[in-house]
Amino acid sequence: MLEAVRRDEAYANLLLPARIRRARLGQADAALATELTYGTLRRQGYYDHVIAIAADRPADAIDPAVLDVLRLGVHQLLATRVPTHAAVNEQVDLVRRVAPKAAGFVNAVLRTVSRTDAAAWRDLVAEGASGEDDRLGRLESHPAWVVRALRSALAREGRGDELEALLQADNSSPRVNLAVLPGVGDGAQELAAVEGYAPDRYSPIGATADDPIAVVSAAGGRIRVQDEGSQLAALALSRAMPVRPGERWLDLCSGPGGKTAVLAAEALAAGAELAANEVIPARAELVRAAIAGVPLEVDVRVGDGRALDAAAFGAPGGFDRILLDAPCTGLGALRRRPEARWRKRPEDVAELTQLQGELLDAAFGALAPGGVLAYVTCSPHTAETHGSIGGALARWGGTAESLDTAAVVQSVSRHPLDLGADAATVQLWPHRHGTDAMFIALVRRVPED
Ligand SMILES: C[S@@+](CC[C@H](N)C(=O)[O-])C[C@H]1O[C@@H](n2cnc3c(N)ncnc32)[C@H](O)[C@@H]1O
Repeated sequence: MLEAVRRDEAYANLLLPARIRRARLGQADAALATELTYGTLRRQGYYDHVIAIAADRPADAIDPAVLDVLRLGVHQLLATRVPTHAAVNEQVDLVRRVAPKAAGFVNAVLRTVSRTDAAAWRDLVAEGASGEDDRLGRLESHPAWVVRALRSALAREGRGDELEALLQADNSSPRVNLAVLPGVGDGAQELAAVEGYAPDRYSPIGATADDPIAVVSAAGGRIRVQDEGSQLAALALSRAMPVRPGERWLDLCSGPGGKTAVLAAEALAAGAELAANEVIPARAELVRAAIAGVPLEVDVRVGDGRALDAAAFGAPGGFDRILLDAPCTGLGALRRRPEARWRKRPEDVAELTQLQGELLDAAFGALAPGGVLAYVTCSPHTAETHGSIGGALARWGGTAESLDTAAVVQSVSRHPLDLGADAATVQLWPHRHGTDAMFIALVRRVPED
């Protein structure tokens, strides 16, 4: 599993469930396999420092297949209750299969690790740090550039002191959260009767239950797995202002369709029309599947959003509401994708902000006068959030006005959200709200005189 993630760039959250099914693991073994894989991948930056000290050589000087085994062993020794002898012996057996000559080395390194307890290892790893960001990056296992980006996003709200809590939140798996599509069948009633049912704190359509997967499979598309922040982002657009019947809505970058499903349910209830666009055909198929539970005709098309032609969607006068849930670094959803933090590169940010700017211009150009755009990212990186929307607002000049996004999101939410002071945008946080770090900005196209 670790090898597939490293060598083939596989996604653990997609590959692992398939491997678990193939190996026919029972519930307890599946949970253990998931914990070992996710924990090892998330914490690999920290474990590499431990390994470097114990092996007295940098981790990147160790054969990658051997390093995978060492990381798995260190995770078992420092973060699980697996007995020392079992953790060491298992890894020695494992390395015999991939690099037999390294068995003695793995045995020696893991025995060295096991002789010092977890708290003392943290002190040893912190000792070598070059400053506070490096210290936090080492201990909470985040690349230094990501730590800096998160620190500056929090500092923008005057909340830089929350950085450690945020990094720690990235290291724990979120609970599976459900969205009950509003007005579609009696999903809400069905769910209320389910064991362990608890409504979400913020999203009015969100909930958790003891066995969420069983709930989803029995719900015929009316109840879906979705983060609470994503629900709030979609509802911020659909509930930004009262809907006039016949309004035309577009989800511009819609794959795999989580927010399209919420918008479809909202459009159905309010008498609006919805279209969806996605550049990758396979992801457009996922959008079609995601909205299957909503009895609304949605025009799902494959195309590059930068070349958006509203007339081709049958909306020559433009759309009344557009969701641009933009392709982004995903730094706000690190807790879901354990390997993601090690794959992203700082260079990705420049490429993505260029794309976000072009998509923003296309979306704004396709708005009807008075129409509303929701710009959303699952990244709190300020270049992708304030940078992208701020740049776009400067280009659009007097033709655009920011809406009070904070007031809209607060009005949608079940409970008041603790938000930053900038009313034009909303930044949600895993450590503060228990959601992915979604960013939302609502902008209106000023009607012409
Ligand atoms: C953040 S995801 C959208 C998630 C979706 N809203 C949901 O809730 O399930 C961004 C999507 O934009 C798509 N995308 C990337 N570049 C695009 C482009 N130039 N035009 C249209 N879609 C694009 C990606 O393939 C991806 O599916």
